[in-house]
Amino acid sequence: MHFTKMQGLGNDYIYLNGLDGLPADLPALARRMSDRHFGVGADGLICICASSRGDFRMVMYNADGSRGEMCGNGIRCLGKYVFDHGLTRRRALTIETDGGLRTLELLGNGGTVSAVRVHMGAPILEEPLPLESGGALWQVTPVSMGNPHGVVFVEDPDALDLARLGPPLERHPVFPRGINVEFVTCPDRNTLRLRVWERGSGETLACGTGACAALAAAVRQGRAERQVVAGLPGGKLELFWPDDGQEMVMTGPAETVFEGEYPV
Ligand SMILES: N[C@@H](CCC[C@H](N)C(=O)O)C(=O)O
Repeated sequence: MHFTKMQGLGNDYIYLNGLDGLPADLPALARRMSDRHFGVGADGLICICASSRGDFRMVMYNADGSRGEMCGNGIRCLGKYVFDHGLTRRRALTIETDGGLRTLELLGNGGTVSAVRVHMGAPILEEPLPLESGGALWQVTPVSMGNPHGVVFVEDPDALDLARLGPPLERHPVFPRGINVEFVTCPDRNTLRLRVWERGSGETLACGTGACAALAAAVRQGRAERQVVAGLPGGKLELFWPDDGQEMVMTGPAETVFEGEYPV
């Protein structure tokens, strides 16, 4: 089976062209291929499938084989994949995800795609909840970006032990579907800095939907302006939320790492 390994800010996924069919048991395949010691190594698996509602459909699996409804870094790479593999010649695309339809603008010169702007849908925010977890009390703001997030503002995300704090918040009983957890600081009104503990994949170098969720919560709580640069361990994303109820716009890089063959 042919696959392509891609990454956006170091959030890396294995891409399969599902237009002509896919292997059976994709959750098990996602677990096997994502393993960084015994497999290819990735934060998960993304299949490009046919869609009756958009140009393509994104079906994504986390590294543990669970499904994610949406993936911001993953959808940018999907845009580059379909262009680079000649599946489309258009630079404006609509992608069906389990979190809804998303529109993409593929940016770059001539025949290349170096960055992708994604219209990420409108965030749905709830009031912050005080939650006890890992021996501390956290103010968690639930935000849906098509997939579930919990945003926590902290003084210094780099000072935290995410491997200890992330899992109990990810699976807190208040969130039966689990959450991706963002630990965020706002050094100034146009900058966010965050680390993300992802549902089903653990700490990743970046999370596009997580950065959007962080901006939504920061704006709602008066901590940041609507246009920011979000700094994650893997690099930077440009984010713009024009107004409440409107779509969040995210711009960032998309890169191919390598192509390969995997036995199935
Ligand atoms: N890395 C992603 C989000 C991936 C999905 C997530 N782990 C989930 O279960 O919802 C991004 O860039 O948004």
